[in-house]
Amino acid sequence: MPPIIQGEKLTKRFGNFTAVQDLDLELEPGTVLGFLGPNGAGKSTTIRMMLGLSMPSSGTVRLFGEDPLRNRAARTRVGYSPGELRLDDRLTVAATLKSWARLRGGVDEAFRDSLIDRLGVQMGRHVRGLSTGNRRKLALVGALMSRPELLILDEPTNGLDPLVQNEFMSILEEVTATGTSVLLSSHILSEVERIAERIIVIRAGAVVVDGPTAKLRKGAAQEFRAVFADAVPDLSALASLAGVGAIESPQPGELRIQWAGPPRPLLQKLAEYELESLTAPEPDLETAFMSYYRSQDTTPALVERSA
Ligand SMILES: Nc1ncnc2c1ncn2[C@@H]1O[C@H](COP(=O)(O)OP(=O)(O)OP(=O)(O)O)[C@@H](O)[C@H]1O
Repeated sequence: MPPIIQGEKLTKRFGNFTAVQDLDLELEPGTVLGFLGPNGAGKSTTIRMMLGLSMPSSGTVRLFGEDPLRNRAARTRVGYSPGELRLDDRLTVAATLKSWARLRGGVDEAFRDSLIDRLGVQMGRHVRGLSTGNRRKLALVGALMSRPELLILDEPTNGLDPLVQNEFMSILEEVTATGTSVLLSSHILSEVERIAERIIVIRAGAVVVDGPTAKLRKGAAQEFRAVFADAVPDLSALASLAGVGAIESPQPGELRIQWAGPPRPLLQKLAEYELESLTAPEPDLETAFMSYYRSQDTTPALVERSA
């Protein structure tokens, strides 16, 4: 099967400013792709090109194998929840859902009702008076209720309280278990990690990381916590090892060492000392991604396009 979304060398310029540059992105059928990046990285701009809502300055996009700018039918197979919601303030919640259902040519009513119930959407209210979170819930019901083959969700839990966030993520897990493909743009790494098989990080409009979540987790920096029975290793000797990042000593006799790569050289060094204990918590994706977010350079070494 061809990819559901395929962007090749996508570039978007606004005047002299390049928001997205030479971006390649693929979403395979039945998978969840996490799309991460700092504010202004170009996520929403990319998504809008994927949907045919914005014309690329150069490069190509295929949605279900079609050009989304020319073929509107491809777009009707997508449930989209935009980052910035534009709703008709004059309508009630119920009337809004009804108008969206008409546009889509029908919905799964039982499923819609269960979404309304689980997310706590109040049907009789006017859109005008809705809080940010309630507007978001309405948009999410709208995106999901027709059981589309593809969901494109731009920061879907933005503004939701933690209980509703969690309920929505459970719904998303159920939906993806039935084979729905998802492009999930979010700032919340834990939620992306929870459901995405693959993660792409962009910064300043270009891909800096692209790979399977499990592999990225494995490659993430790991923290080793060593407690020594007597002498603590010479810190400069430790710091000279190639994989060592930050070293902290939360209390005398204990070191916390950030390490990247296979741990053997570190273990060999530590084994020269009398260890009381050595533990290594599960590698933390959050720490790894913070470095991708923060780093100012765009060295190609960060690009990890791996299968
Ligand atoms: N219509 C536009 N005209 C001019 N500049 C734009 C336009 N749309 C987006 N940009 C700029 O392009 C860059 C990328 O914006 P975009 O909204 O795609 O980022 P994002 O990754 O979705 O950010 P966030 O996480 O803050 O939503 C930003 O610098 C933004 O100001």
